[in-house]
Amino acid sequence: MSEAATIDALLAWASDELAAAGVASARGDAAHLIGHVLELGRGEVEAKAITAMRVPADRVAEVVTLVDRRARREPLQHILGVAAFRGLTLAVGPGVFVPRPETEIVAQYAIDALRARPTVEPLAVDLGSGSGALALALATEVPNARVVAVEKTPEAVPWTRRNVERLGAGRVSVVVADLADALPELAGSVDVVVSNPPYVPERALPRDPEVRLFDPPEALYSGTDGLDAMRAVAATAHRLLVPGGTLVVEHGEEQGSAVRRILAEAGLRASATHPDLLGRDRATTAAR
Ligand SMILES: C[S@@+](CC[C@H](N)C(=O)[O-])C[C@H]1O[C@@H](n2cnc3c(N)ncnc32)[C@H](O)[C@@H]1O
Repeated sequence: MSEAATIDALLAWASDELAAAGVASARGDAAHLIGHVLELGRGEVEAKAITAMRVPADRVAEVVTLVDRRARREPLQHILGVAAFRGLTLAVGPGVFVPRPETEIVAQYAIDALRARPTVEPLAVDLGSGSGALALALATEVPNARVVAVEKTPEAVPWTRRNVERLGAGRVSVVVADLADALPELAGSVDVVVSNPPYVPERALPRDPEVRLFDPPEALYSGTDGLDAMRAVAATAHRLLVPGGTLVVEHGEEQGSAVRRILAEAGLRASATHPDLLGRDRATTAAR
């Protein structure tokens, strides 16, 4: 595809290219990429596909470049430069984990726990904050809360800062630290700790190239059983939480019972694993 073309021809070509490259959401991604170049929403592209609106050759060339990148399985969010998370539009790119839809439910458990705290200005901590997705969901959806976003990986920290500066409304602070020994000054004073730590076993390579090749290894892998970071999260949560405070963690769907054991061994109580909308065990809560 190298000359001016109608949107529907471009959409058909791009969808075929992405489908041939094994992209599951080929047509939707094609519409997003065309919309990105033409400054149209995905829905508008699909609506205009039934018209014969022509795209000039230079714009077609831009679309071709983006489709080539996506066909090499670069994540759509890296190409667009943004990822949606609950109501937020977060800046993402190389070096930071792309926030996932399943983490939106983890955020909901943390939001509910934070709203239920009987304090005027409850305090939450997000361990391993990455793009700041969880920290910013808490700060924007619980407007009386203060939130600390902890991140250690040097390539991820600029993304945390960038999103917090834009969207944190002055109520989120970023602390560069290892989650294992972060925030000694807050011991016993945190209402909610939330974490989506790395939880993939070191030898289990993710199937999707987008994850295997583009998500930072620090965001994925954690020891032989995948739960080294979870053990550190449990110990830190026990140290930071006020009595009655809540820990919310995301984990792999086979890890619920192992995670509950880790939380109990760290001294947390009443741990419970919650299935997501597809019935998969992806979130566990516990109390201090
Ligand atoms: C799975 S990602 C989650 C990012 C974000 N919270 C989300 O839900 O989209 C895990 C994050 O933890 C960070 N991380 C890994 N080990 C850490 C450690 N020891 N201390 C602090 N952050 C860590 C990684 O750099 C990565 O940003």
